[in-house]
Amino acid sequence: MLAITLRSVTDKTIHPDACVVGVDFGTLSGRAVVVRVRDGAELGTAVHDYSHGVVDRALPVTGKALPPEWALQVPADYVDVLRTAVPQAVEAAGIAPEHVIGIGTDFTACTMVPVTADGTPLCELPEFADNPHAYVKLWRHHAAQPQADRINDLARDRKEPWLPRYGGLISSEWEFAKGLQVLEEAPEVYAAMARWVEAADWIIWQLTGQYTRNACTAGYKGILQDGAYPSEEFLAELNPAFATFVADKLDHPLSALGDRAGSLSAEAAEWTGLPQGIAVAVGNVDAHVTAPAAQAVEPGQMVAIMGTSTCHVMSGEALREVPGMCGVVDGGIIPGLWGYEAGQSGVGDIFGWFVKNQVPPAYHDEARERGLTVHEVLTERAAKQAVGEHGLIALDWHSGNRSVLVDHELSGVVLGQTLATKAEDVYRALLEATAFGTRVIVDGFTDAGVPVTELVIAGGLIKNRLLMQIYSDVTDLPLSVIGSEQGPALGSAMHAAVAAGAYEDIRGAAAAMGSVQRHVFTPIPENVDAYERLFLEYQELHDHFGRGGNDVMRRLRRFRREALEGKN
Ligand SMILES: Nc1ncnc2c1ncn2[C@@H]1O[C@H](COP(=O)(O)OP(=O)(O)O)[C@@H](O)[C@H]1O
Ligand SMILES: O=C(CO)[C@@H](O)[C@@H](O)COP(=O)(O)O
Repeated sequence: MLAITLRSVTDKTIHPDACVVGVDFGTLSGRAVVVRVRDGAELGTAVHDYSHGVVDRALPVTGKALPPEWALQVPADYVDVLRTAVPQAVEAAGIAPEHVIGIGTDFTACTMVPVTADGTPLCELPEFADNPHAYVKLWRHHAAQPQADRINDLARDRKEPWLPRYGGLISSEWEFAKGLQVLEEAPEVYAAMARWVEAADWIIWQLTGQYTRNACTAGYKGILQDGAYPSEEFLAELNPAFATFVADKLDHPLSALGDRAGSLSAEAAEWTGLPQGIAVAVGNVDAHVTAPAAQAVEPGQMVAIMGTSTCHVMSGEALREVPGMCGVVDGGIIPGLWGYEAGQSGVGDIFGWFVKNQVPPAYHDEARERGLTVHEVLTERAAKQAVGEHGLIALDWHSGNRSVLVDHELSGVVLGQTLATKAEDVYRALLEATAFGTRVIVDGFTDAGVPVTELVIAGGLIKNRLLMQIYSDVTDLPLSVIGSEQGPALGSAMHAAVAAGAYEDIRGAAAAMGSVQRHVFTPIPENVDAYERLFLEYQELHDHFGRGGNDVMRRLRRFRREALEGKN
């Protein structure tokens, strides 16, 4: 049925072997996948680790130490993904490059690049190479929290109509807080920056040679609602020099998701080995592209993309104001529906931190001897426990909280430790804490009139079956699982197919190219009951530390900053 609707860009019936390339730019690496247009078969894939990774300690060129909460990236690393992972994926697929009819990408967000008028990142100019503000501010750069606090206080005072669209709080991860930080801490960089560009759009600029601004990031991270950004008066009250931020650095016509941003340039064709002139899809976000890849395009189907962080995305027919959500954007995921987003800033990152910093050598030795990862060793031991056996409860805020408290000065807690507490006990408590964090989000949506009827899991953490079972038990929902291990890259490839004209819209591409396995994990009734008790304790702690019962976490951050400043 779908083969009949497949069309090539030149309006000839498409070749049965036609392929598209999807590229997922993650936090640590970029992954390319070659996908057959007619059925979504993934024919080849390749990953390229960013050589600079996350720059959060010192600037690579100077070795200059970075303050706490900073997280930067080097944009040349993204281009390296195009040069290496894309041709390698095509080679692994064993296809002729001429069969590729389009390329689509997704990126972490809100990851921001300060650029000159022609798109050159400021950090690539010799005069700015030693200025941290000239680099890419990664989504999890949390040093703009003071600016975010001011934005929130002022927006609340002025009763700005856009604030409820973001659950009542704007995140320090987003375009305005980060932009204001640049202005206030590095006015010379702010003055030199012709545009403040989402990396999701910067990469499309590299592929096509022209700048486009995607509707998804503009709506969620750029505070664009009902066609308007925050007003000049609002911005001037924050800082008079910020009044024209929108007009000077941000504003640009919007491009809809799945549209064609342009054609692959000669230069990008040379990098990637793909044919010049093929369709390049409008930039998109890792979480949002994953929904159609998991065929979750209908209201009530929440997709949790679980990796270093978790994003929760879901479409809805009606506009509702959900307290603490990241945002709701018209057509933010699927055209014609309201796209809701929520998330947890740290998930796999918290487990990774624990493995790296808190696990005794014996566990590492065992992992090495048995050819397992330390995660697997800890999970195996933790899986033998009954719910509550470890006697612990934890808060999952090691990277702050972005729903429902939206505060990156919050931090982690593990309560109940004794001299008998083992590494696997804490590991399990951390897995559970992230599940409780998701439960708070799911309950928040349901209570606000946007019921979650199905939870679909995507992302790297699916591989941890204990974690999946805990999520099912804690939320008391069956878990469906995306069919692909490359959800975001597949979703990007699907948008490329739409941009190339192979499918009329993303729903058609989702039906033909996406896949999901329904109800792979179902709640175990006795665990559901046992977790209910623990969840009440989690909520107590959550509100105590997160809703003003005790501001000790914020004070500790301040003491830390002061101590570090005193040392320098
Ligand atoms: N078996 C495991 N169980 C739980 N977490 C794991 C396991 N293996 C790796 N991780 C964590 O998963 C994260 C990587 O997830 P992945 O989806 O691959 O990355 P990304 O979010 O960057 O796309 C890391 O933070 C790592 O600590
Ligand atoms: O915030 C968003 C999307 O809005 C994500 O890009 C961000 O959490 C990064 O996701 P990853 O955990 O790197 O997959």
